[in-house]
Amino acid sequence: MTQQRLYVRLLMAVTLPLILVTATLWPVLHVHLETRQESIRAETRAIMQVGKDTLLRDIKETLSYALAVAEMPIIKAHMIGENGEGVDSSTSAQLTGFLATLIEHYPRYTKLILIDNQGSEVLRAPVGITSDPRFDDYSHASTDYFKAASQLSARDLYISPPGRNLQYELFSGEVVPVVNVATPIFEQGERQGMVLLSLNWQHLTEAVQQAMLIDPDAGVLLADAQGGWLLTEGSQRLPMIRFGDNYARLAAEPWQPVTEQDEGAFTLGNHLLRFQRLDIRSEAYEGLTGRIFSQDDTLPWVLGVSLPTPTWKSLLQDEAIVVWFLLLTYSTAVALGIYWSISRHQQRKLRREAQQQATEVSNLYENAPCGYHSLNADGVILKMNQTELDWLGLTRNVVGKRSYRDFISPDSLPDFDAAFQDVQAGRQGEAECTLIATDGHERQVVIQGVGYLENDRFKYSNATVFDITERKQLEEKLRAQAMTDPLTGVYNRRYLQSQASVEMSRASRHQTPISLIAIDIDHFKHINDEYGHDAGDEVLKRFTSVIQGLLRQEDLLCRVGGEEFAILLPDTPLDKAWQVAERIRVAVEQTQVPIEHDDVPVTIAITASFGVTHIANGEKTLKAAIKRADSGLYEAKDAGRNRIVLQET
Ligand SMILES: Nc1nc2c(ncn2[C@@H]2O[C@H](COP(=O)(O)OP(=O)(O)OP(=O)(O)O)[C@@H](O)[C@H]2O)c(=O)[nH]1
Repeated sequence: MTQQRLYVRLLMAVTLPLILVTATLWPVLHVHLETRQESIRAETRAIMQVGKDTLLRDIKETLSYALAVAEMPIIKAHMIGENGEGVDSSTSAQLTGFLATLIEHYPRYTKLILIDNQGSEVLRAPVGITSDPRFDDYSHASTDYFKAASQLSARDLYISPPGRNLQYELFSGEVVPVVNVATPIFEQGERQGMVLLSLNWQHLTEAVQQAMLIDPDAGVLLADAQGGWLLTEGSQRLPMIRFGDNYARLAAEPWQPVTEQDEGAFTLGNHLLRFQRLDIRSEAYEGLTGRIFSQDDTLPWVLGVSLPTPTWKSLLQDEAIVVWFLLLTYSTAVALGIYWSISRHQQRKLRREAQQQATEVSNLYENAPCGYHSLNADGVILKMNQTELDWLGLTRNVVGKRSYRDFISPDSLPDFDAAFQDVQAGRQGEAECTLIATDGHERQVVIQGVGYLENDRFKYSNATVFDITERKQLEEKLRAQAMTDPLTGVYNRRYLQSQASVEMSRASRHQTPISLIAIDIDHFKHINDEYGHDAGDEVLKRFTSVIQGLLRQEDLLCRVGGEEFAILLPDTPLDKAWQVAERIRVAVEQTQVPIEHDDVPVTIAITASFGVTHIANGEKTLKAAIKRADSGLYEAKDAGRNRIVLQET
C-alpha cells in the first residue's frame, strides 16, 4: 500500500512538472512560433514585392526601349525611304551599326528588327541571328507579333507570350525562350513598318529569381494563366519542371487556390505560398505607352514565392539554447519532483515509526507493572500513569488538583515526607509506604523518586512506585512460619524466647506479675505406638486447640518440644496461673480424640501433667523459669501424671 502510494507520487512527480512547465512555456513558445510565422508572412510579402518590381521593371524597360526605337527620327526616315524613294546606303550602314550597338549594350535583348508593312526585314541587329532556326526567308508576315502589330495604333504595343510559338533564339547551340515586343512605326500619319524587340526571357527570369532568392529557402513560382511554367529552372517542390511544362497539371494542389483569387497566401504542407496575379497589360507604365496587347489566354501571369513555415520541430532545431533550457527545466522539475516524493515517503515512514515508538513508549509508561508519577513542590500530582491511577481508583482529572500525600496512610507519612524532602533537595528519595485507594484498599509500595532542579530550584519530581504488597505478605508469612509450629500452628520455642523477654521487661516496667506453665502429654509414646504417628499428630492438634480455647488473647501458647508445651501468661500471678493450668488439665482430661485405626473409628483419651511457676521481676532470661516449670512438671509426672505442681521462685 505504502509502496503503491510511492509509485503514484513518483508518477505525479514526473507528470505534474511536465504539465506545469509545459503549461507555462507553451504560450511563450506559441507566441514565439506565431512571431516567426508572421515574420515568414512578412518576408514572403517583401520577396513578392522585390520579384514583382524586378519583373515589371524589365518589362517596362523593354516596352520603353521598343517605343523609343519606333520614335527615333532616323529610323522613321529610314522606313519612309524603304517604303518610297529608297534609302541611302551610308545611312543604312550607320543605322545598322547603331542598332547593333544598342543590342550589344543591353545583352538581355536578343535582337532588334525593323520590319516593313509586308513582313520583310528592313534591318536587324545583331546581324546573322535569325528569328528562328527554321526560318530562311526572313519573312515575319505569319508571326503573331507581325499580325498583332499591323493592327496597332501609334505607341500601342504587343507583347508575345514568353517563348510561345516560334519565338526562340539560338545562342551557341542553346535555344532560349524570348518575349517579343512589337510596336508600329508611324510617320506623317502613315504606317511605315514596325519594331520588333526580343527580350531574353531566361535572362529576365533569372534576374527575377535572383532578386527573389534573397532567402535561400525561398521557392519561386512563375506561370502563365494556363499554368504553363515560365521559369527555366524548376521550383523547390518540382525541381524537374522546365520552361513550358504544365505546372497546373503537375502541381494541381497549389494551383487550384491560385486560380480562384488575384492574390493571397496559403499553407501547403510545411510551406507558406504567397502569390499574386500580374497582368502586364493593366500595369501602369506612367503613360509611356498606348494600349498593350497580348494573347488573352496567357495573361495574367502568376508570380509566387514559397517559404518553409516554422514548425515546432524547426523552431526547436533553430533554438538550441531554448531546447537545452527546456530540457534542463524539465529534468530539474522532474528531479525535484522525484526528490520530493522520495523524501516525503521517507518522512512519512520515519513519522510512522516515531509514532509507533511513541505509542509503544506511552503504552509502556501507562501500563507498566509499576506506577509513575510526577509531583510539584507542593506534592500536587502533575502526571500519573494509568497503572497507578488504577491502583488509587483515580481518573486523570486528579492531575493538578490532588496532593499525593492524600493517598498515603498516616503511619507512612513521616517516611514519605522525609523521602520527598530528599527529592526536593536534588537527592534520590526512597520510602516504603502504604497507599490507600479511594475505595479504602491498601497497597504496600516502595516509592523511589528523583527531583529536577533548575538553578538550584526544585521544579518537579519523577517517581517510580513498586507494589510490594505480595512481597510484604510473603515476608509476613515467612516470619510467621519461622515463629510457629507447622503441625499445630502455635508459636515455637524461638518465638517464646524472643517474646518472653519483651513481656518480662514490660512486666518489670509496669510491676505486673507474669507466670509460666510447662505442659507435657502423658504417655504420648504409647499413643504413637498404639495408633500410629498420624494419630499422635491428631492428638497434638486437638490438644493445642483445646488449650487455645481456654486462653486470653495475650497468653502465649508455644510448642517447645515433641509433646511438650509452655504457656506464658502476662499480668498473671502464680495462683491465677495455677487456676488456668487446672482448667486446662480438666479440659484435656475430658477430651476424646476421634481417629481411624485400622479403618475402625476409635477415640483416644488423653491427660497432661503441668508445672507452674511465677517469673519474678528482675529475672533477665526465661531460662530459670523454664527450669522451675519443668521441675514442677517432672514432679507431677513422678507423682502419677494428670496433675499440677507449683514451683515457687
Ligand atoms: N505423633 C507424634 N509423636 C511425637 C511428636 N514429637 C514427639 N513425639 C513422640 O512423643 C513421644 C514422647 O515420649 P516420651 O518422651 O517417652 O514420653 P511419654 O510417652 O509421653 O511419657 P511421659 O511423658 O512420661 O508420660 C515419643 O515417642 C516421640 O516420638 C510429634 O510431633 N508427633
